[in-house]
Amino acid sequence: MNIIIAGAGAMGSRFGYMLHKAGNEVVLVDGWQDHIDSIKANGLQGSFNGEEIKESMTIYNQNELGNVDFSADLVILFTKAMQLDNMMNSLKEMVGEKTQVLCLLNGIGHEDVVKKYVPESNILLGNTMWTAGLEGPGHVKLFGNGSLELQSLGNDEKAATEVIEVLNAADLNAKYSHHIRASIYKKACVNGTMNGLCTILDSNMADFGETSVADDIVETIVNEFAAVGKHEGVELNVPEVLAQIKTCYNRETIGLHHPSMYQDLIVSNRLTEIDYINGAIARKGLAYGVVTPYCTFLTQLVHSKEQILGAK
Ligand SMILES: NC(=O)C1=CN([C@@H]2O[C@H](COP(=O)(O)OP(=O)(O)OC[C@H]3O[C@@H](n4cnc5c(N)ncnc54)[C@H](OP(=O)(O)O)[C@@H]3O)[C@@H](O)[C@H]2O)C=CC1
Ligand SMILES: CC(C)(CO)C(=O)C(=O)O
Repeated sequence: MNIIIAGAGAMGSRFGYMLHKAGNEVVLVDGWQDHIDSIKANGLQGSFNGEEIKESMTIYNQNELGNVDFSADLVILFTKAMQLDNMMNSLKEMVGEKTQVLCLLNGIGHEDVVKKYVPESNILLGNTMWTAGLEGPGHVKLFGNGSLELQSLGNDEKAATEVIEVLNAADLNAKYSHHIRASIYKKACVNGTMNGLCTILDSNMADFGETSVADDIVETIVNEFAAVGKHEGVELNVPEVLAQIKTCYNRETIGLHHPSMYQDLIVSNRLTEIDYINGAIARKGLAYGVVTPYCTFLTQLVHSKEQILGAK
């Protein structure tokens, strides 16, 4: 399959690398010139489950797509939330009538941005439990296992199944979901707890999970997501969500991972996606008359930390 990975940071590089190794034609697209130059010069470097990798891969700056002749069957979106609109705009010429566009960003409501550029029949909305880290331009650190779920917004299960088969041939553990918005909310609860808390507390997920107050804080935040979700027709099974969050504490799997928000703010001094996670719940809570003190406070703390660190 011809695949564009739009947003070739940590996660985009993981998906791009695995799909490329499985024999697909993969084109990476990004806006970070040092990263692009490094991959062009030396290939994608780093480690994959402990083994060193150095893989020659095609990558373009999103500003140079005008000269690129590539007919994509699938575009996988892996920008940060605040970069999505700009990336969709850059991709306009690359998305044809038959191109499926799979959105896997963390956070709530990205389909509203994608719909501005792509008809619903071509949109696959998903979410993933895979993880990835960037250690510098062109250098990734990939370890552990993950999975992903997706749903066709246009109910095109045939197109979705073809994409799932390609993802699974690359060991990406994909499956179809008939309730993707509930899954997205569920994943947003994982990010709405792990990401902001580990960022503010300067901790990995396992260390936070072993603190005496972890359960109390996590349950309070998840209850706020559940109360807001009800107003959007999303019924969250709170005990199930709490159990999923606890899987993040496992040191053998992803417990030692610092969530992507930590990587953004603490490692790279970049602005975070908090407004699309806890911030989205705080905003929606205000609109629906649901009180969300923990989400509001965590959003404020993360913004405060961004300002203290002068994040860009
Ligand atoms: N990392 C993870 O483990 C997981 C992440 N996700 C989600 O996937 C999406 C993509 O996340 P992720 O892959 O982590 O994003 P990254 O931060 O690794 O990359 C996203 C983009 O940010 C820019 N960028 C990243 N680092 C730098 C830097 N040091 N200097 C300048 N620019 C930089 C690049 O684009 P540009 O130059 O155009 O700004 C890049 O394409 C997000 O929605 C995230 O929440 C979901 C599951 C797990
Ligand atoms: C690893 C995980 C699940 C933590 O919330 C994640 O999605 C992230 O790092 O953004």
